[in-house]
Amino acid sequence: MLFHVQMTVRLPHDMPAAQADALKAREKEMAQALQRAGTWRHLWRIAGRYANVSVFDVPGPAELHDTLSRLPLFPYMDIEVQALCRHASSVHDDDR
Ligand SMILES: O=C(O)C[C@H]1C=CC(=O)O1
Repeated sequence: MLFHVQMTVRLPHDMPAAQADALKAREKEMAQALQRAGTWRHLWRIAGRYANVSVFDVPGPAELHDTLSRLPLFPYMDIEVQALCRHASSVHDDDR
């Protein structure tokens, strides 16, 4: 099942730079592992914002929540989720 996910990162302004850098490094490692596994299908930066638009491919909402809540930046992100289904006019046969 595909989900459109928008994440906005809101790190506390008083978080020490070393702590923020460590969190971002762990987040990158996990994000890239999930992309290689096919779970995190798309990851796009929203221009001009510390935010992204992503597409996740997971069995359902419980697994999506589980995946998102394991992300190192999860405590510092506002996350909006929309479930996706195939558009009748889509020419892509990999849409589910
Ligand atoms: O930078 C972000 O948008 C937040 C998060 C998503 C992937 C990643 O590496 O960090």
